[in-house]
Amino acid sequence: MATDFLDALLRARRPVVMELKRRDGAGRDLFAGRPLARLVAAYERADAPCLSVVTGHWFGGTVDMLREVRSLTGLPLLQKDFVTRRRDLDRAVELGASAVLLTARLLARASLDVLVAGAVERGLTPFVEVATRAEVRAVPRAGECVVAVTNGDIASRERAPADLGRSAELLGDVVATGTPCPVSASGISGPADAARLLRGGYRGLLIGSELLRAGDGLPSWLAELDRLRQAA
Ligand SMILES: O=P(O)(O)OC[C@@H](O)[C@@H](O)c1c[nH]c2ccccc12
Repeated sequence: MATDFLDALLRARRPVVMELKRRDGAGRDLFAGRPLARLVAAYERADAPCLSVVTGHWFGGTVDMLREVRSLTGLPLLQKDFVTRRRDLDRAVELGASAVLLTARLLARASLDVLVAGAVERGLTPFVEVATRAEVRAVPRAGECVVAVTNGDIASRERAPADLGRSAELLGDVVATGTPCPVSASGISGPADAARLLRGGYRGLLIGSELLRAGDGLPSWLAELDRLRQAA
């Protein structure tokens, strides 16, 4: 079953999930005093197909942030948190999310099965984050999931440097799962990285820190991505 999150990403001219994350892995503030309303408006003006809201406290998030973003926009929202129980899925629905992060690294195989099925039942897109070939191959019902290769290092709470080579290495296996939407997430540090990943075969990207740091330069950051994608 397709959901609005997956559909929006697949239909997008520029398939970048734009993230709202209060702090990066090193604890540095990313909002720079800007209220959520301003950040959401900037992402909407930039034609974001959907947004990601980090509610996990590691990155300074709260569920109230998601509630507030829901009240500010009609765009499909991904809740980024460490979901481990079915009740977290009910909460995501109550908060108005359309997709939930499921981190393969943190979930036993049986739990991942239960949570993917539970998400689909509730009309949520499972956004399954993977970091190894074994994790990619074990994604259940991948045809109904976004399968997102993370370039970051969850074990170190993203304090270790990102490795974009991982996205390149795992793309073939991700496509082989049958997911309609292979995504590369985390540590994408400029339009050149982003263009390379999309031209290499990813159907979507998830970018947080760099878009937030771009500030008023967001439109030119994205225009440069468009230009590089076309200049094949
Ligand atoms: O800010 P970046 O490097 O563009 O990364 C975004 C995103 O992938 C990252 O926020 C993230 C990856 N896994 C998570 C789990 C929970 C919260 C957040 C995350």
